[in-house]
Amino acid sequence: MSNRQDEGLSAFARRMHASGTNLEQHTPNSIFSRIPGSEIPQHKIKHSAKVTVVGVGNVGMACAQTMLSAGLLNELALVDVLEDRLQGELLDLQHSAAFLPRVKIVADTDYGVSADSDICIVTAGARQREGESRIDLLDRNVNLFKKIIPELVRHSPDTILLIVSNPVDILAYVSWKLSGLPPNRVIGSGTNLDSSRLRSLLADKFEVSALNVHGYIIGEHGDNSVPLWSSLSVANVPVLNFHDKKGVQYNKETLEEFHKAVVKSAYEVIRLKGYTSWAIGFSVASIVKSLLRDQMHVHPVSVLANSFYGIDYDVFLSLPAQLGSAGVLGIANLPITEDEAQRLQNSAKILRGMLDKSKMQ
Ligand SMILES: NC(=O)C1=CN([C@@H]2O[C@H](COP(=O)(O)OP(=O)(O)OC[C@H]3O[C@@H](n4cnc5c(N)ncnc54)[C@H](O)[C@@H]3O)[C@@H](O)[C@H]2O)C=CC1
Ligand SMILES: CC(=O)C(=O)O
Repeated sequence: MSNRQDEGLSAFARRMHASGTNLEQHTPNSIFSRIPGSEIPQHKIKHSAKVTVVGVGNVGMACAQTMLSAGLLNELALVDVLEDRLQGELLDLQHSAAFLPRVKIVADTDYGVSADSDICIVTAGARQREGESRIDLLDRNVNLFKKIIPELVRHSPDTILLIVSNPVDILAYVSWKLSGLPPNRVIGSGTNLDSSRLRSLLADKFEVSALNVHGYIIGEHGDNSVPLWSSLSVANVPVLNFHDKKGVQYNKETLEEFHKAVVKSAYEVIRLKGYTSWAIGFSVASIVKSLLRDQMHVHPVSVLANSFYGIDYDVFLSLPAQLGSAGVLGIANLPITEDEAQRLQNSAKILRGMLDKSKMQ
């Protein structure tokens, strides 16, 4: 090994050590590590897929519409407690049949309709009113989940649960506990959306496609999320400490303004239109595509984080996770700075504190 490589590895080891990460599990030549307690992945591309969406409100229907437009499904089941709303949405979607590949769409208040789903997406429950935080929804939505999750798993024991309702990280943890499923099959949509918001802002700034902005926001979805400036790049050019032609330096302070804008953006959309829907619909469809098509694509999504990045207790938060037909295939061992590790620890502690308060041990 050359001195240069040696130096690189030592720097990596120092950073991982600083973040409290177990180096035996996270060696530099293993890019991904499995979540302890996960199933051994069986890879299969699902050409005949059934997905259930629970909650046919703004978010549920945006998810349904985006997945149908992307041609990802053979069968879509909708579940809600509001019978008329459910039937109205069912008919409205069925009327799009002439414009879509053939898809069976069914809807009922009874969970029997969800039987044998490959993925169950939960968007049911209260949403933020103007001025409310995501955490304010906790008690209302935990109570709904106590009914919803056991019903879904009873009818689809082999399913993957994809949680979207807020507070998403806490509800993903609650769903894992209520379902009894292995951790690879419970995912929260997490910061896949926050990361897209950041990438779209930087894409505008640098006049480039957001597809060429590479970077993650991890941790809690929303207020205490953690931007990873150290690995952010545009077309593989590192952004941290980049000087543009106008003399603007993208140091931590200037980049933090982008993160503040990301955190504010959901509140801003809610203030303007009452709820957010389109971006989360696309975010969910991108996750569903990676799962059903066994794409092994990496998404920052909410997963059981115990044993990663120095976190040594049960909590769900977003980490860069490789997704395939078995759900979460592995977590990327991304080198992060001490400052980023510290922020992630804070995010984890806040979420764990909420779980302790909500008595969901
Ligand atoms: N994770 C994320 O990035 C995002 C999460 N959200 C969250 O998604 C959730 C849904 O938001 P919206 O669709 O705007 O709300 P909404 O009020 O439009 O829809 C909620 C739906 O859930 C249904 N519902 C309520 N209790 C139910 C139960 N026990 N079983 C089945 N269905 C039930 C309601 O009848 C309603 O149709 C909220 O918690 C919101 O905060 C919203 C945007 C982004
Ligand atoms: C509501 C919400 O969680 C979001 O749009 O980020």
